[in-house]
Amino acid sequence: MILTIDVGNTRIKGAVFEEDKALECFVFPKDEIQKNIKIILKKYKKITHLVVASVGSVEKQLFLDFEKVLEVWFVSHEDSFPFINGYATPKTLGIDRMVLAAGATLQFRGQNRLIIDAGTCVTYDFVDHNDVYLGGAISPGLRLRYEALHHYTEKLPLLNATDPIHFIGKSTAESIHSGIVNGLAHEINGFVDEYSAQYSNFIIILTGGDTDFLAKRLKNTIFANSNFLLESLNQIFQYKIKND
Ligand SMILES: Nc1ncnc2c1ncn2[C@@H]1O[C@H](COP(=O)(O)OP(=O)(O)O)[C@@H](O)[C@H]1O
Ligand SMILES: CC(C)(COP(=O)(O)O)[C@@H](O)C(=O)NCCC(=O)O
Ligand SMILES: [K+]
Repeated sequence: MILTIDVGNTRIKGAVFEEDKALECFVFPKDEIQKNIKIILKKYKKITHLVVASVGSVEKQLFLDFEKVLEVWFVSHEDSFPFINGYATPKTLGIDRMVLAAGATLQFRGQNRLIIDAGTCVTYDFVDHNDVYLGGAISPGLRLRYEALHHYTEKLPLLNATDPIHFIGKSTAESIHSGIVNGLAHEINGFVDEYSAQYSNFIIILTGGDTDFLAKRLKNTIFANSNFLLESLNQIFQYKIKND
């Protein structure tokens, strides 16, 4: 049994896995990580490993303190991954993107795969049917777009993401919602169209904190799974155990 933890730029998420089964998922408040991990370890006494992927700004030591009671594995660029990395700057590729690519490679064998992670940033990652990671794209995430409009203007309020009522925004709030929500949906659909022009077949996985909000706006068939990164951490852990 393992506890996987995903440290993103907005939230820290975790899940307990027993083999392929997720037993429980969590979101950790940033200032109470150790306290929360202790509660989880008390509840799930069979946990032997802590598996962490971090692109956020949490001190490593917070996790390393648990080395007294279990094994702690930070997934890093030095680990072996089940794909061939075609990125020109592999050392600067986000470890979260590598884990997503690994999960897609292991879970969808022999297919072209596009993984879209709608978190702080929206990341696009493509792994082809030969298991070559080709790269993708990074753009501002949904919340970041709302915050950027507010932060860098004098007059725009900070709003919460809301489904636009009208395509043609009839007020400041409606205009912002239409611009951001319709804009992001068009972006994602546009990216998918571009990939479709090059690849006749590929599967699409949508994940991240905005999965459910965005899924209904996408015109293509997708696997919407907000826990895909945590599941991928479990998969890459099993891959490591088999290959070590
Ligand atoms: N409780 C929440 N707190 C912050 N963001 C949330 C929350 N629920 C949903 N979101 C959405 O999730 C996105 C962040 O997704 P997440 O996957 O947690 O990011 P990251 O992995 O980069 O930390 C934001 O764009 C926001 O709209
Ligand atoms: C692009 C990211 C900031 C996304 O982070 P997230 O939205 O998951 O918090 C992260 O994957 C990262 O720091 N990447 C490094 C640059 C790269 O992947 O090329
Ligand atoms: K992301």
